Amino acid sequence: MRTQANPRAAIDAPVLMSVQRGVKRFGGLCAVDNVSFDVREGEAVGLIGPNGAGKSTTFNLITGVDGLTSGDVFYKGARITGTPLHRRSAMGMARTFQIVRLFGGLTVLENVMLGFHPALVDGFLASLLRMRRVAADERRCAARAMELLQFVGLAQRAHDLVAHLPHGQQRLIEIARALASEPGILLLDEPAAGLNDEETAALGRMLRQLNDDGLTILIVEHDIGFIMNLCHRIVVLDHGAKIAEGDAATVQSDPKVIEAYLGVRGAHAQH
Ligand SMILES: Nc1ncnc2c1ncn2[C@@H]1O[C@H](COP(=O)(O)OP(=O)(O)OP(=O)(O)O)[C@@H](O)[C@H]1O
Repeated sequence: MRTQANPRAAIDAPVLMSVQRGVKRFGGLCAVDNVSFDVREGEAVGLIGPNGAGKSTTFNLITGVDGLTSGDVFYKGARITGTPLHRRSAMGMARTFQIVRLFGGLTVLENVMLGFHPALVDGFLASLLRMRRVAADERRCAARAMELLQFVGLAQRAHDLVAHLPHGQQRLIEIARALASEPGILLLDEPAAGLNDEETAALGRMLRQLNDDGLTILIVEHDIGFIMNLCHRIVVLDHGAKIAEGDAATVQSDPKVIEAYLGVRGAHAQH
């Protein structure tokens, strides 16, 4: 359980990202039902709940994949409710995907370099087509990308094709690519999915270090132990609604959370 307080994640730290009265309806189904929560600067916040609770939909509203039926999303004090996905990433909201999305035909290093600012990436892609002529900006990107690969423990695979790497390593490359944009918030959609125990533990240590260094993290994850270890605060959804919010000890002992995971809907309790 996360006990050591990150001073940057103090309760009075400024709000970085906020969902306010978020509602998402799909026809007659209310997938997200009046959900509000904040993520403060320096915090690691987890979003959990049984299957179908509305976690992915909420994540999609935050990243801009889906539009809200009503309610708002704010980032750095700006209302971004209708801001398109690519603008949100340019504003500093970096995300990873439930299913890893990388360019299998490019090298590990090239994939990380694609995470840099779009203007540099355009130059990078253009120079790839021009027989990979390397400009000064690109050399700087490559050096930084190598640092990020060192951080995730994959520097020795920098020049291998991504398609040749196992799933766990591809997940780390995706995180390195997200970090390349120097995000204000890292949004992680089930980062431990498909990882073995050792890989999950390594990923947890890495995210913990990033957060200790000040990076704000919002994470959707089925692995409750992973969330409890990493997160200062946990938001629990059930049937689209927020049923609890607090530190690991608070949500674990909340009767509504226990019922949602272990009660009549016990078929979902594995998650
Ligand atoms: N595009 C969509 N169209 C219709 N219904 C949807 C759509 N996306 C999600 N839903 C429904 O909204 C509800 C919430 O789904 P969501 O995927 O957000 O839950 P979740 O908590 O992420 O679930 P899981 O843990 O199984 O991934 C579910 O009943 C789901 O079937």
